[in-house]
Amino acid sequence: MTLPVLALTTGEPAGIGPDLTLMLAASRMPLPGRVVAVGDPDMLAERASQLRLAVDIKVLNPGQVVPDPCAGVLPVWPVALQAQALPGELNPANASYVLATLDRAIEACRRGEAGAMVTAPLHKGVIIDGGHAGFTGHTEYLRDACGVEEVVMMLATRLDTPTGVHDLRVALATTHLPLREVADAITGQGLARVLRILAMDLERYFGIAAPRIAVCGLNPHAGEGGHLGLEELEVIAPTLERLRDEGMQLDGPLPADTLFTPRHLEGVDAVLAMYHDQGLPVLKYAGFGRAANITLGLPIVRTSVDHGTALDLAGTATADTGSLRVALEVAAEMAAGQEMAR
Ligand SMILES: NC(=O)C1=CN([C@@H]2O[C@H](COP(=O)(O)OP(=O)(O)OC[C@H]3O[C@@H](n4cnc5c(N)ncnc54)[C@H](O)[C@@H]3O)[C@@H](O)[C@H]2O)C=CC1
Ligand SMILES: NCC(=O)COP(=O)(O)O
Repeated sequence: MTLPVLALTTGEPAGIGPDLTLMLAASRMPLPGRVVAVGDPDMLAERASQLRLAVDIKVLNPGQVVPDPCAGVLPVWPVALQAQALPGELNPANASYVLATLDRAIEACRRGEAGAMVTAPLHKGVIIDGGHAGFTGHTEYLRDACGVEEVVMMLATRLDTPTGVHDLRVALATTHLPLREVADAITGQGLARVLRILAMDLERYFGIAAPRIAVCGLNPHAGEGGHLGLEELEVIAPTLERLRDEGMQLDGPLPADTLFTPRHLEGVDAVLAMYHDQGLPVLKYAGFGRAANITLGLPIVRTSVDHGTALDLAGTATADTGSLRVALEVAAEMAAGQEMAR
């Protein structure tokens, strides 16, 4: 069996993305795919020397086969930096470079040159400062680049608990927007699209037929019967009712504060949180460094790390590679699921 090609975009060059990529390449622990980094080869060589890592940077020519993983060797699809990159020092001049690495990986996945793309973290603010107004993250960029109307951000981690191993998956009804705008962004149509994508891709990639999804309310105590907000009564509950009639297994809307307790999570395949900081702090508390961020609803496979650019750690070789490993493993699993479905 050949291992899938995993295109690993190295992310913000001032952050820990290049470091983590090099640390994995230097490691003797096996990788789940034929990893090819997408980034500037000279920057990667310079960072390897700053980190004192012996990594041979192998630039691949167009059409050249991505080799099987080999400790100490990093195959690279080259994309040239716009300006020198110093660890910890953001430079808006490199914003277009970061986006060009994404474009290269997206194209590779769409052409079948790669089975999946895995993204090291980028810095949203510096991309905007670099002239890309309206940029809010990989998730939305991939949605637009792939020409789909809706995608779903889901973070997943495997938890070792006294009652056994459990997968905690948290998907989001809204992603990167100011909290002030969240309530208006939750519409019946949008919610239905998100839930359909979530159910479809849990089956497509993870073999979970008819998943049970627990849906959070938006307001405290899921609106307290309308006394603490009306979104549950007017938007969320009627949408869930409609989808239940179609056969979906949906619990809720449930108060988010108690939904994330072991008893309520029993038998639940995924939780849908209404907004970023309702769901992600819980997941990160339980599994930071061991979780992957997965974009559902795309025609290609994309996973990412559970953390950001950690500018404070760039160039120090102290960043934890755990989440990048999980992101690569999940990407390989999803690429295999996609291949089987063909
Ligand atoms: N997938 C992506 O591209 C993501 C990008 N970001 C972006 O990253 C930038 C910085 O975001 P922050 O909120 O500061 O979060 P952050 O995750 O970069 O840092 C938060 C804290 O976690 C630590 N940390 C992060 N990754 C670590 C690792 N691998 N090992 C050890 N410690 C680690 C950092 O040192 C810091 O103390 C923002 O622009 C944000 O949008 C954030 C999350 C995901
Ligand atoms: N908190 C997750 C995050 O910000 C990552 O976003 P994206 O860049 O993967 O869209």
